[in-house]
Amino acid sequence: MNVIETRGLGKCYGRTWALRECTLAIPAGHVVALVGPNGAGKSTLLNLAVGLADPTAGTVAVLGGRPAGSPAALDGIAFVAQETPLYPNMPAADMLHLTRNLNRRFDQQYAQARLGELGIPLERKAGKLSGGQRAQLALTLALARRPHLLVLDEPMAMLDPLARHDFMATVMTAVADEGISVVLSSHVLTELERVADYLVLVSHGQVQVAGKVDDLLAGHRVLTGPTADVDRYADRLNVVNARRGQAQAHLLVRTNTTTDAVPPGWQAQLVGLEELTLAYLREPDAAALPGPTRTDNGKPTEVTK
Ligand SMILES: Nc1ncnc2c1ncn2[C@@H]1O[C@H](COP(=O)(O)OP(=O)(O)OP(=O)(O)O)[C@@H](O)[C@H]1O
Repeated sequence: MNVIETRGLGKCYGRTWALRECTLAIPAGHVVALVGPNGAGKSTLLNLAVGLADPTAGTVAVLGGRPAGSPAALDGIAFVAQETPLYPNMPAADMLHLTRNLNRRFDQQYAQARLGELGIPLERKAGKLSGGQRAQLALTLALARRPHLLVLDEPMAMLDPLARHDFMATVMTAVADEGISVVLSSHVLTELERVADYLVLVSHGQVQVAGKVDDLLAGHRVLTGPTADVDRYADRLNVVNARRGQAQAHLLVRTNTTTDAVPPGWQAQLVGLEELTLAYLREPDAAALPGPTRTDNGKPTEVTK
């Protein structure tokens, strides 16, 4: 099952395409890192997926084909936005009560126990909680709805490192205990490297890279060798990004490790998610790679840019 599936999805604000021709299939059971520079279209994609915005072009479905924004889709999704939208004058206990009344499913016991563990006073107004506590309250309310898909749009932007760590620990516990899928947009790559096993990289309103982290890491290497040799080999190698020093150059290349030979005098090294992501962020025009895959009539199709 795909938790988010888009076909030719686009959103235009005035004359600006915030998202264009986005075809993507994110399978269930992953923690997905959604990354991209400011203004790339991440929030637009998430807002379309959770039904907060309507597409200008194309389609978006969630949780195995439920049209985004439909009651069936909303029932299975929980969304936490950056500005954790809580009523500032409402005590945490009333927020719990309200959320329970507004939703068909709400695990009151979980929510109360979780807020107790976190030491969040139920009588305190949401507006008087710290940024970290507010984020945890919003996350707890979201998880108490027992969603199949949790969508987080930069929820940790305002949090200190410890609060971020605690926030992600709550998310990862839900992943381990409930098997939920998570799509998380963030600019903090080190954080994503720790938790994400699927990457979607958006650039200039288009999907540049999408795939399982393991596949992406297996399909890339950093080659280090003499700068003087770069031009000789660059054409033969699928170079995503080149960093040239005076003597040595580092090339991040797409590679097929079983058939692609390392040039003589060069060394190949494994690449981490942060390094890979940075390389693509530096090269918004680098061609997309394996994926995004989507299923047409049950047949997997490779979609490249
Ligand atoms: N409601 C809106 N009205 C007009 N333009 C918008 C609106 N929402 C987004 N945009 C524009 O669409 C583009 C994509 O914005 P979006 O918020 O999706 O990017 P983002 O990747 O989430 O950025 P950031 O990392 O800064 O949050 C930007 O050029 C933005 O200015």
